Amino acid sequence: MPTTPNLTLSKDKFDAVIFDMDGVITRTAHVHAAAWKKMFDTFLEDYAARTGTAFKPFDTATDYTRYVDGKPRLDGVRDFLRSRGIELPEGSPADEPQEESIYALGERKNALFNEQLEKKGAKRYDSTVDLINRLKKVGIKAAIISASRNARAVLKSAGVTDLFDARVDGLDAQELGIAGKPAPDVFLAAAEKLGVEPQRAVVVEDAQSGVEAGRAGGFGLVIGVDRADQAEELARFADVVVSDLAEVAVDGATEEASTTELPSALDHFNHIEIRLKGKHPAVFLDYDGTLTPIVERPENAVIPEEMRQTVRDLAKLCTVAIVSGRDLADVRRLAGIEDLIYAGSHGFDIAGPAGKKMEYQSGTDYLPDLDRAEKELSKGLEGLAGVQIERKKFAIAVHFRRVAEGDHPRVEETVDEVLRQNSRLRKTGGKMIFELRPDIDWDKGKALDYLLEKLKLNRRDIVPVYLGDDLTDEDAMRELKDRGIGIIVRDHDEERPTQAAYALEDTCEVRIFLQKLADFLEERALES
Ligand SMILES: O=P(O)(O)OC[C@H]1O[C@H](O[C@H]2O[C@H](CO)[C@@H](O)[C@H](O)[C@H]2O)[C@H](O)[C@@H](O)[C@@H]1O
Repeated sequence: MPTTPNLTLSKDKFDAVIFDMDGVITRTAHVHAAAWKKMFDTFLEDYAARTGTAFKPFDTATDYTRYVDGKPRLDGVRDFLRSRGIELPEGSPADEPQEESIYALGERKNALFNEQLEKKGAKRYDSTVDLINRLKKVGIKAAIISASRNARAVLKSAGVTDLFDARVDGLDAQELGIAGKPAPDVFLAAAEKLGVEPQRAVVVEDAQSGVEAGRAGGFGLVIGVDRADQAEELARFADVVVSDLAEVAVDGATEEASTTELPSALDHFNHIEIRLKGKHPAVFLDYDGTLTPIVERPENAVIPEEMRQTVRDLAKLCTVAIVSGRDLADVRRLAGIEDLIYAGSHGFDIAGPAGKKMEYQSGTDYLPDLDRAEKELSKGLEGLAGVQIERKKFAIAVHFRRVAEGDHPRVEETVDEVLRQNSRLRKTGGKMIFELRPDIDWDKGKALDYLLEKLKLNRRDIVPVYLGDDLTDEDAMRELKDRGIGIIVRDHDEERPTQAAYALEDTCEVRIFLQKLADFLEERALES
């Protein structure tokens, strides 16, 4: 199940989520399209025979999206007929379906919709159903609203009738005598049915009039779901815009996306721009596998010049830090960018740019343990072809990328034995490495938190953005799940769970992303 948790709902903040139906829970576009086609084709064939003109059927690809999709029923009838140069009288709701008026054709279409719904069935968005199930797990209620008078049949057809704690549909609205969207009435009626205060409820909508209604109702959070390339428009009223509800996390419900399922940070850059509206990013970059491709030998992982320049450009526009598993001095030298903040040894060793005082070392007491373990590892692995021991100030990496596969167990057994002798250390993993580091509650996530605090970036107008590729980067992704944006650089050899919200394919895409971010910030600065 994919989740891209850059947005977390928690029971502390919310009691309920109110979902719009069509486009959020169900996909009925194909049913509507089939009904429109059948109705118009019957009418057009008849019209062509009567007027001696050629019969040109309704096209569900072009005519549907151009003239009828998303419009009120009668507007759809009018606009399509106008496109064919056909004029019909308006008629009235009392017209019989066999009459030839706008109202009568609309009624025919509605009858066919219900017929098609029976035959084809409504489909549901599984990621929305999954979100509702996760909400239920932590005691957050779910309600459904719809302007449609057919809502009950649609929900039944999609098999989601029993999913909700309350429903307010077109028939209920008529009975209650309440206004449609963009008035907030249907959402407020749903909140009342649930017994929750609007400020403690979330509205989820895919239509502009819907997010506007959510905002007008004073709801605690309005989420826009962008199904039709209208993120900008939704963002006028929505607090956040997502491309799918898989991007919404629920605090306390176990959820982790798989690295292969995440949306692309490049394809969804407009969503990232929206997150940054009126805010500033603080960018945290992992080194190996993120700024440089993974190579056979660690000493050869030099940052490409183009990447270096891009990072430099970005650092002129916002805070940028490199947070690496490497030794602080090593990563500083390899990256070769002077004015950055660096965190080495997985965040155990932090330093600001030269001249700016900022130093933090959280593992100094453990240096004797690390020194001893380093010696024991060297002895235990002596003579093993391809093995490489990399001592960092606050960690030791044992690389086995160049060790014959049959000898991999020997490497791990040796590391485990050294660990047994040095109980103040702990073992972690990474890409073809085992590492020993101080057994204290400190990692890239804690370092990130420390940096945000120290740099006074723990503010509502700052969005931390973290880019990384490896297991140790997950600590940082987890740390900023609620308050920032995690982006994983995919490893094409390994699919694994991740706390990130977006993905990039490789270091080339990382560079493009960072450049795009720099361009966006520069343009925004010029505009203001
Ligand atoms: O946090 P990072 O900056 O990504 O550092 C993680 C480890 O990166 C290095 O090892 C990895 O990259 C090497 C060069 O591409 C590769 O040969 C190795 O297999 C990878 O695990 C670095 O040498 C380690 O110290 C870091 O912990």
